[in-house]
Amino acid sequence: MTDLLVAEHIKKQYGDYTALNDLSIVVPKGSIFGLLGPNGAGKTTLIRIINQITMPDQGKVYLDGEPLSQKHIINIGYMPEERGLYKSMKVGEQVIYLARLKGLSKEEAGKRSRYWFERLGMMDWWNRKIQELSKGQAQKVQFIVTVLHRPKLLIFDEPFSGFDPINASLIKDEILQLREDGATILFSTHRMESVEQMCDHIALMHKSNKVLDGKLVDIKREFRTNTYEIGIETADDTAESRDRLHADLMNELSGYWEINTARFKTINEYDLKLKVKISENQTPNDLLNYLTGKGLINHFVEVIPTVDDIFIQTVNAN
Ligand SMILES: Nc1ncnc2c1ncn2[C@@H]1O[C@H](COP(=O)(O)OP(=O)(O)OP(=O)(O)O)[C@@H](O)[C@H]1O
Repeated sequence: MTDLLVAEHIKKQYGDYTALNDLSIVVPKGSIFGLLGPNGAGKTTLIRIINQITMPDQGKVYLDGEPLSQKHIINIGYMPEERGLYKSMKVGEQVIYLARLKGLSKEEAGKRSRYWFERLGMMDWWNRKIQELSKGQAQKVQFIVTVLHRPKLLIFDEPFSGFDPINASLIKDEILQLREDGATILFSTHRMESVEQMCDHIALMHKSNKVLDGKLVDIKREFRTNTYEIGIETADDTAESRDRLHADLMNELSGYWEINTARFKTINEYDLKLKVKISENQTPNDLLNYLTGKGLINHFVEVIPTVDDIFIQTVNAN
């Protein structure tokens, strides 16, 4: 069995409103799967169904090949968007208490809690109450509660919201490490840079439907446009020679390759900056060969679509 979580044809109505419409996802073992979509797309609804907080009206969920049931709750660590900790209970006591509910012995729960508190620099908070912590601090406690019993599936709803950049990066690294250690991770987020850095697979939801799904590298390849960003220095670094070269290139290349004068940054003030979309039967080497005779090339990079671009393009098209 290579897939840990399979959700098939999930449908969920709230009254007349269809929150999920025949939605299916497959999360491979040991992967990080990003659930993306505009506000109200249905991400949290799906996550709640996987956590058996809400029941689907139609469809099935399987964990490790078995139909999802109450016995699997112990195998899933869930960090909800609205964090649920007891406000007046002491932090350390609470983490141990919640770990014991997940089946750990008192000794093991204490050992693992101290390990995580030390690892995340939180030992000073052990005897404080949740209500005395900031939002981000409480969120770190919630993170520990989610991972402590080492469930095979970890689900984070917006794990980075509320964290400063240092803590967001710390949690990102911890999630990557959890994958290294064998966990499978499903998370929803609006932070596209974290998707770029972390996800093996993504599903993009929009208006209760899945509109895009697959391995991130395959999706990026599918959205590539054969466009290259180019910077050329002219021999005598002046505005005149740059303009002359620009006119030359426009004359020689337009109608042949698609050219834009671009706005990215390069090193020199007088660099000529271009974005060139190469026609289908040609290669970047053809373009490079042509440009070599024109000036000193100091920048030549393929324009790879970002997850942000892919998100906006796909949502606007649906
Ligand atoms: N308990 C409920 N009763 C009625 N409608 C609901 C309920 N829960 C969610 N919805 C509706 O279902 C839709 C999907 O909500 P959901 O919370 O799954 O979106 P989301 O993709 O997680 O959005 P966000 O990015 O804003 O968190 C929304 O239109 C919401 O109003």
